Amino acid sequence: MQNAQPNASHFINGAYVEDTSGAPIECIYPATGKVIATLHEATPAIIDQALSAAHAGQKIWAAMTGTERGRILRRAADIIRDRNRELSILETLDTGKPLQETLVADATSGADALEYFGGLAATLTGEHIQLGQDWVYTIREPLGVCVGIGAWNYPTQIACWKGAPALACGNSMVFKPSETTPLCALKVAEILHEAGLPAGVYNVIQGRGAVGASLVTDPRAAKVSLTGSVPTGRKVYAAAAERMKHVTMELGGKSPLIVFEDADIDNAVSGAILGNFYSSGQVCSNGTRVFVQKDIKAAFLKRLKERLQGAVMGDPLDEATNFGPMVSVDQMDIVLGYINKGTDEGATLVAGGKMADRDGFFIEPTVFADVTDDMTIAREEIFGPVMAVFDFDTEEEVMARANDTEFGLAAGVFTNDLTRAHRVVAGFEAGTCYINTYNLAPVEAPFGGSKASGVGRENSKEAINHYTEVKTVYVAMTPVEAQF
Ligand SMILES: NC(=O)c1ccc[n+]([C@@H]2O[C@H](COP(=O)([O-])OP(=O)(O)OC[C@H]3O[C@@H](n4cnc5c(N)ncnc54)[C@H](O)[C@@H]3O)[C@@H](O)[C@H]2O)c1
Ligand SMILES: C[N+](C)(C)CC=O
Repeated sequence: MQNAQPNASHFINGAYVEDTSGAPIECIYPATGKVIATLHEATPAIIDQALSAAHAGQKIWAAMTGTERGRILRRAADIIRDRNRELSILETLDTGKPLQETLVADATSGADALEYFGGLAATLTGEHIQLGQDWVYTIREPLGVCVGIGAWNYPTQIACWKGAPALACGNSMVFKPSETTPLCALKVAEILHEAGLPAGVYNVIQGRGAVGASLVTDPRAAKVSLTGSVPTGRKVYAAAAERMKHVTMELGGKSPLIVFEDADIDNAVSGAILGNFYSSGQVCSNGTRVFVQKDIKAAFLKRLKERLQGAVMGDPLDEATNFGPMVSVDQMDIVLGYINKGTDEGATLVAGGKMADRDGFFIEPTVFADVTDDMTIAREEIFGPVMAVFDFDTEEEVMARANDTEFGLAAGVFTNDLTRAHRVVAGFEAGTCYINTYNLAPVEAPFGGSKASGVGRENSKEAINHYTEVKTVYVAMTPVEAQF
């Protein structure tokens, strides 16, 4: 059993900080159920220390030029890439995701964000607006101290996707990882400081929801960026709104993936597998409602069942494994509960449907067919390896059904009809859409949800708007003409 005990629970003001007076947080390796590290929740004193450090650090950081800031972020990206294997192993221990995945999807995605926003840092400018002889200029200012709160499924990526744009714009950050996967963000903080980040600019503290809530309500925090579930998002958004704080909300989904009869079936099956079983289904944007046009439903299901034989469940640290466990026993129980509901409510179990006969929190890749729109598995986010397959007749019908959800994170379509592809995408009520692929999230493209799935966007130049505020300066060239 690998021990993953970090140097300490928190990283504050440029150094690891331990304080064992907070409640313990046990880090459990999902593939075995064994404790691999024990950390401690931040006490009020630790929370205060982190916010004070961030408040002081931000002033120093914002006074540096964009070029200087960008250089440090890009250096951190290089260190992450150099240490990719070590960081990927840690991500695997923290989450249970197969090393085959984490080697290409986690630390590398974090490095992409640091490199991309490091590159943008020197380019951030205001505007000049000529008004006759007078003129206006705008200054793009940082917000101040930003709070980042993470979900458990992509701990390294989330720590970087929030930290990189925030820091590029001259903000500081206090990041609270999920209590379920607390390890990886500490490494991000350590590497940022190794790259030359001034003390206090990126801090990590541990804790459950109450620690997150204390950060959100603290007057020193100007913004909160949350990745989490819709219920948590509602609470955090309300607390931030009470104090008029900026927010980014990256929340859950129940995304549709539509396969038309003219699609390449093999490619569509690949999209459905990628969009349902990567990270064992623990991906926010998964296309968990797969609508297949009636004439090709049998062929689609046949091919899907054949392809499921390729799932290799096993030790996530073995690079041959491509399907890992649920992150925790709680998540496993939630997912098994949904599978039981699917069966009880009359869906047809096509594949999987039970725990694997091995240690850890493994559930077989599961497919339901004959799912109807009113079933629980059709309406609620499951966040596990459970695909629901529906059939449909017409485009008009499937569009209405695809959009009939409170969520709006992502949506996808597989078709070889170019006009239809763009028409369908135009009709989707979702923030991130895919044509003939699924679930790609490069840093250059905005990512985020509409409706209950979120507010704001991460990645791309869009993120800059969510980590800066514009100050308008009117410059008069002639005397003031007062009314009396
Ligand atoms: N849209 C995205 O980019 C994205 C990405 C990954 C995960 N997710 C979503 O995250 C969810 C799974 O993650 P989870 O179970 O960790 O979510 P969660 O909502 O239970 O917790 C998310 C984070 O919020 C914290 N938290 C809980 N209550 C809080 C409160 N009152 N105030 C402040 N912080 C609080 C938790 O400690 C945790 O760090 C799924 O719904 C998934 O779709 C969304
Ligand atoms: C943002 N993404 C899709 C990479 C991971 C979400 O859970």
